[in-house]
Amino acid sequence: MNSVGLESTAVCHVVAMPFPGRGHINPMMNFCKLLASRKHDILITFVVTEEWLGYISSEPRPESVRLVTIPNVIPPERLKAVDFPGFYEAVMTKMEAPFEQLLDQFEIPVTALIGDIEVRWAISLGNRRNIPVAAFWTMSATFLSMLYHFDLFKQNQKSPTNLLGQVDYIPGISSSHLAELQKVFQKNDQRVLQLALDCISKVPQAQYLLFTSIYEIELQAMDAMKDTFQFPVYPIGPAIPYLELEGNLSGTNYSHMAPDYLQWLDSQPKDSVLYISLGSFLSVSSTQMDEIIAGLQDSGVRYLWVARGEASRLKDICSDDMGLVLPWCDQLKVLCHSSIGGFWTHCGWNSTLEAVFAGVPMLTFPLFLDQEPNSKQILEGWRIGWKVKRGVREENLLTREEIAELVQKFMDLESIEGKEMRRRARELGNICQQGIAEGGSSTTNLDAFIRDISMGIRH
Ligand SMILES: O=c1ccn([C@@H]2O[C@H](COP(=O)(O)OP(=O)(O)O[C@H]3O[C@H](CO)[C@@H](O)[C@H](O)[C@H]3O)[C@@H](O)[C@H]2O)c(=O)[nH]1
Repeated sequence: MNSVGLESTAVCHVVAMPFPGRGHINPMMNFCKLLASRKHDILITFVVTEEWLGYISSEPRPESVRLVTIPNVIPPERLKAVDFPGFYEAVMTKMEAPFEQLLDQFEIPVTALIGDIEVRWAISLGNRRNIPVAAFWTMSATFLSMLYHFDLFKQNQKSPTNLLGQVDYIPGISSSHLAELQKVFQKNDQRVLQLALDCISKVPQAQYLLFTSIYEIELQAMDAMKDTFQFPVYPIGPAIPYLELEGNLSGTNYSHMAPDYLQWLDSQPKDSVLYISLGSFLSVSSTQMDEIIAGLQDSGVRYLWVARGEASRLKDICSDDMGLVLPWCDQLKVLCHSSIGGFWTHCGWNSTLEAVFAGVPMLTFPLFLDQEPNSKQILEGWRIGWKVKRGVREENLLTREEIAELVQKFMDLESIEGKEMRRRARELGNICQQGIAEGGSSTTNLDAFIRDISMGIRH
């Protein structure tokens, strides 16, 4: 059935409005695919800018998920890292009007709107038009809980954002999370943080809350969020493309030739390759990248590095057959490959969930916003990683010697510490598998969400 045919018969019409960024579009699309796999009479309208249509239109998706665009009213992706606060602000102010015009054109009434929490206007727009809104959070429940409680406290104290420096206790935030939050506020742009808090302050007006995470891996934060909100909270994760690993998304053809890098991985020993990816839009300096590649080569450790725009330059530098440098890869397939033994990551939440799912330990290298708390969760909460400590010289540059020593130790499969870390990582991976199995927490939550929106249950 094509999407036009579906439109005339579908009883449930969900409109998804992601924040325009890889780390947001991917989990929302993965969630939509999960919805489509559990409910066949559903139409999902996934709204992106024209620019993003160009990036994702060729990616496989079920027929019940249709892509619809609004004009490019925000700065292009290539300028995002140059002025992220400006980009963030444009999302908050420029996208609502064209999105609302689009809503007016849909023939089938909208059953529910799935709005990324960082699209500030989505919840109020749904309320204004009497459409139930499921607020969609693409980061950890822990980070939402930290920001939400801080925002609540700030509103009540009517104090400026730098309040954090003046208090040592905020109800609902543990002392270690308060210290984390302090770091987040010190290291990030205040305009962005203020807007993020503004977005979070709207959450109580939503009708549902969806987490891309799994209940069991963030028990305390999930329970805190369930106690906080008056409406249902559904952890449905990991919202990563695991359906595609099995190639079992009905109505879609996933038969691709295995790319060269997967074939290369096939020929490497088990657990021997370090996978490196430092984020989809913010990254490290070219000088740091040069040190990393030199350190990798000195270490003798096998590696697969996704370096985006820097890939061809780095490829020219590395002369051995111990590694590959690529602009992009199918990350989950790579992480789930048996020859991958570690992941050097910037700790974006999607990458973190993918590594957890794959049972792969992480070398953490946080750069931005939630990544520092995610790193802490990996190191201290789950104990499945080590931190890449910044160097003390030249703007925290990490030298090739430091890198070589670290990756050698991290990829040593025989050390007692390494064995324990790998065992815990595999255990966490098993917890994810249980969550997505029939009767598991995520599957049960997904079905409950579908039932609630289909029956128009509002809380
Ligand atoms: O070669 C690659 C590299 C990445 N990815 C995918 O790209 C996404 C990257 O997402 P994430 O790991 O979350 O990184 P960012 O894109 O940097 O994520 C932004 O959004 C996240 C979720 O809101 C936040 O946790 C991060 O801090 C923020 O930088 C994931 O789905 C990856 O699988 C690929 O498919 N291939």
